[in-house]
Amino acid sequence: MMPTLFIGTVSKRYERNRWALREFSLRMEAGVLGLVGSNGAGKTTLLKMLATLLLPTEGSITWNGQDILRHPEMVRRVLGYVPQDFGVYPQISARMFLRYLGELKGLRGTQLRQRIDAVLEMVGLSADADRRLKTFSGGMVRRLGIAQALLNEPRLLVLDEPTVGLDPAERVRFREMLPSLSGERIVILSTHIISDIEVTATHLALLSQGRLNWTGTPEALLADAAGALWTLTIPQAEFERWRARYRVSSAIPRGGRVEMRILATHQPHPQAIPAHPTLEEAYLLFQEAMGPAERAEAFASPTQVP
Ligand SMILES: Nc1ncnc2c1ncn2[C@@H]1O[C@H](COP(=O)(O)OP(=O)(O)OP(=O)(O)O)[C@@H](O)[C@H]1O
Repeated sequence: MMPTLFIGTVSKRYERNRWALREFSLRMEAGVLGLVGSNGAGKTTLLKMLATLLLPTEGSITWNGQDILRHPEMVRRVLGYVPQDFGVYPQISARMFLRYLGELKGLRGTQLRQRIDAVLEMVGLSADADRRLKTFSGGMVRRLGIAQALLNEPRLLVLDEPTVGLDPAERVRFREMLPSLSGERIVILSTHIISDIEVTATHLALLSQGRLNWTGTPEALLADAAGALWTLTIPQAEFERWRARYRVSSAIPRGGRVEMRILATHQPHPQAIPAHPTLEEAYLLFQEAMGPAERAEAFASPTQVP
């Protein structure tokens, strides 16, 4: 059976009058959901509620139709969770660490040994299985975090900012590993770096200040941004003026000139050439349009740089 997760108008208030999450609703079936938002947007709050570590102030969450707030054990059995601050015991090996956590999850004997080998393989740590964890890089620890979450073959896999602190090579590795995690399960991962999930996310949820602002497929976000990305090459001396007026998503200096990618809903200059936005640019564009009213308006109207 395909898993179904339903989050119904969930709100969370930690302190009086301060909502960390406000009326968040989402229905999800098998796939990879990228929960995207800047620091403090409410991502961790939502993920902790899905991991049954935190109760919402209001709202409901169901897993295959069962209320997980009243029956957290329903989802705990099928859950894999990698918290943002995933920590390890430095003196033991990766294999011992997985054995310990596997036993906590109720796995034993041959089955546990086979699962340990399988998850080490999935995250590319087989060769390092017997090294002590204090010798692991940040990226390897992150991958081990994912490995432990996979031990019980979870139908719901929740990863809180799995790419934070990774160097560029480790980030690429993580991206390559993601597709092997999907399948007949729901994977939810939070990030503020949209390019990390560009290829793998089947759904996106854009969160800002505790509110869900947009949800849909990456293709739909890209479609929304169509026609709003331009390339233009200008003399270096003019660059600051352009940047003051427009959202420039990239600028590459080339022999005294600068090749810019500009987000604008109107052609910013007669020589500007339309280009295809990346998912990150589509997200930036969305944020611009959602920004303070006056900024959004300036963004929507043509502003010619002299
Ligand atoms: N235990 C807590 N007590 C009080 N306020 C909290 C608590 N945890 C989080 N908050 C507040 O709730 C809001 C959302 O925080 P949350 O950690 O969910 O955001 P986030 O999107 O995960 O951010 P980050 O990327 O920084 O982890 C923030 O304003 C935060 O300060």
